[in-house]
Amino acid sequence: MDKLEIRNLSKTFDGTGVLHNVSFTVKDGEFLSILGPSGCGKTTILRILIGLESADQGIILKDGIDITNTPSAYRKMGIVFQNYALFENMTVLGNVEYALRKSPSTKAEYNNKEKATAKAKEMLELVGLAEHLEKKPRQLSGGQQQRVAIARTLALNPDVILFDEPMSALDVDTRLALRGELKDLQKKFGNTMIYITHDQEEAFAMSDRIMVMDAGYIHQLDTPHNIIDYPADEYVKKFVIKNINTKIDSLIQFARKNGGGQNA
Ligand SMILES: Nc1ncnc2c1ncn2[C@@H]1O[C@H](COP(=O)(O)OP(=O)(O)OP(=O)(O)O)[C@@H](O)[C@H]1O
Repeated sequence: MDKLEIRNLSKTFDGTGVLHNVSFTVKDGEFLSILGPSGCGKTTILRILIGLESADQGIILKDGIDITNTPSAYRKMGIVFQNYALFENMTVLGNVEYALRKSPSTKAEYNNKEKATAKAKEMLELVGLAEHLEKKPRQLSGGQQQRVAIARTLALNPDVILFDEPMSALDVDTRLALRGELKDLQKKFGNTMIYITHDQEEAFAMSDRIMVMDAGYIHQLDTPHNIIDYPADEYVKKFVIKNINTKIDSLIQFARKNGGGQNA
């Protein structure tokens, strides 16, 4: 069965249409990326899915159940933001423990502090932060802070995790490492993941399927191979080629800066 079915979502801000009858499905355990230029409505979709924003029109089904009006905390979905959204006054361990003890989906199970601490430690060890439990977020690198945010989200055991450009503030090496880690975590926990990125290479490397959007419309939702081999329309064709060229340009610039590519 589909994990999510989104039917005819529309959204207007200040009289301007941002999403126009958007419909798509996400399979159970799927890694789906949303690709598209700035302002095309990617974040708005995620915010509506998790219940931080309401649609003007449309229905969201999860496991076949209508959750369109279900409060965010009861949707069993988690979200990871670009800016980590950690509590600066709490330790790394405290951030995850706090989420376990306050979230409606876990607070009954983890009202015992020792149990919450044990679970938080287990999740932080899983993302390689065993040595950093007592540090404050600002004492960690960006990649480590994002790992805390991922551990915190996974600890709440959501069956769908939404990612809003989680790696855009990170350097290339960290991004590459986190890519692999995220896929491993998905295999281990089996969550369905929806991932917004500007980075086409990231989307093609990680996704089962990619949704290419522009100006509030879906142009294509397909496997990475089909998007390259069978672009649905001129927009997708141009978008894919433009991004590949941008990537090649930036690789050449990178090589030049680092002393390579002098003959390019
Ligand atoms: N709360 C809001 N009030 C008014 N306009 C909004 C609001 N949220 C989003 N918008 C507008 O809706 C459009 C889509 O925004 P959205 O954040 O979904 O785009 P996006 O594709 O995620 O862009 P980016 O890649 O830059 O994050 C933009 O024009 C944005 O300015």
